[in-house]
Amino acid sequence: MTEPDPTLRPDRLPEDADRALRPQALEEFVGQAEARANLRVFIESAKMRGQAMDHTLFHGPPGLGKTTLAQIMARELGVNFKMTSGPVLAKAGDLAAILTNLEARDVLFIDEIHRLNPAVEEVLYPAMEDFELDLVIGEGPAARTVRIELQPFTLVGATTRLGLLTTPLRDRFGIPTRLQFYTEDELDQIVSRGARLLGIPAEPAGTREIARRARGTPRIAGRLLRRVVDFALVEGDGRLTRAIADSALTRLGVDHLGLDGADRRYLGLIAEHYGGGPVGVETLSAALSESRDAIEEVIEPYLLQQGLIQRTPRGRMLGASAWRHLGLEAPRAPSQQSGLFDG
Ligand SMILES: Nc1ncnc2c1ncn2[C@@H]1O[C@H](COP(=O)(O)OP(=O)(O)OP(=O)(O)O)[C@@H](O)[C@H]1O
Ligand SMILES: [Mg+2]
Repeated sequence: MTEPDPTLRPDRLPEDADRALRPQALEEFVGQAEARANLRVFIESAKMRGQAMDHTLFHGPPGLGKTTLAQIMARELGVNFKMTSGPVLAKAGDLAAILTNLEARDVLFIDEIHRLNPAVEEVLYPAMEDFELDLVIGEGPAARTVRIELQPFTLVGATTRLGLLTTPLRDRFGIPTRLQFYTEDELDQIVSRGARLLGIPAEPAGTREIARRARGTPRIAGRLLRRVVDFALVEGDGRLTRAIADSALTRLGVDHLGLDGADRRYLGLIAEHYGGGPVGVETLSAALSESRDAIEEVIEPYLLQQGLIQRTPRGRMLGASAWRHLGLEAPRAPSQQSGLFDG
């Protein structure tokens, strides 16, 4: 389950662009300044002590660099990187097989760690705490437990839903790290670097336009960059200009705030059918035919961060800027006329 050796594939196809753009070292990783500075210290310290680094949990919305940081950690520590994910580990034995194959100080990355089967999670506790595995062999009265010593290792977990982690699991991570949405400047650096790596000449206003509309997310920035490059090559002169970026993004349905069709449907529904809310997430999920998970993990975090919506105990409500963005008039609710916050 390790990454294929990139040296074996000299012919990088466009689909490999994602991997090509992925930063390989902590130095190359843009943004998340606080998390990066802390990780730098913990990595150095682990290397000085010659011990496995403490277990690390990355949490935050999709596409912000959790997997990338886990890979970088292994590279900086100079150890192997083994990768799996919560839903893939069906039985305790699946995890046991992986754990017993780890070499000293290796990084084991478990993606979507909030989706671990409880029986698998039980195995993880002593493994994380004491580097020991308790395996039950046999069934019925003949069953017995054998204890297996493991090499010390670093578990790196990633989740988009911190709230779904059980407390015992959460407590066993010495380094919980929350990833934040990126600023426009940071995304601009990421897009500029991506254009350089793709060999596309770019004007600063062009990369800036993509950064502004990337929803605070490097993965989206990379995807929009590749689409804009397509338009620049086919319909422009091969240069990434602001005009090409703007027309390409507009044709892709990405508006000037970076919202896409799903975002606008979500906001439009609350505005037009529920008078701006509050409305419960289950209701929205049914009306939009989107899973509740997708709404809470993918759509809402950025809208909340931008102040376009608010989460209240009674449900979601549109913020004033969302009404403006939709080009609609906000209804005058009595509670909003109290004048407390009026300028
Ligand atoms: N700081 C960064 N600088 C440059 N590129 C980045 C950065 N962070 C992420 N990326 C790019 O964004 C893409 C998504 O990153 P990554 O796969 O690490 O996100 P993730 O948080 O693991 O997402 P998910 O929750 O969906 O698994 C990758 O192609 C990566 O190259
Ligand atoms: Mg990931």
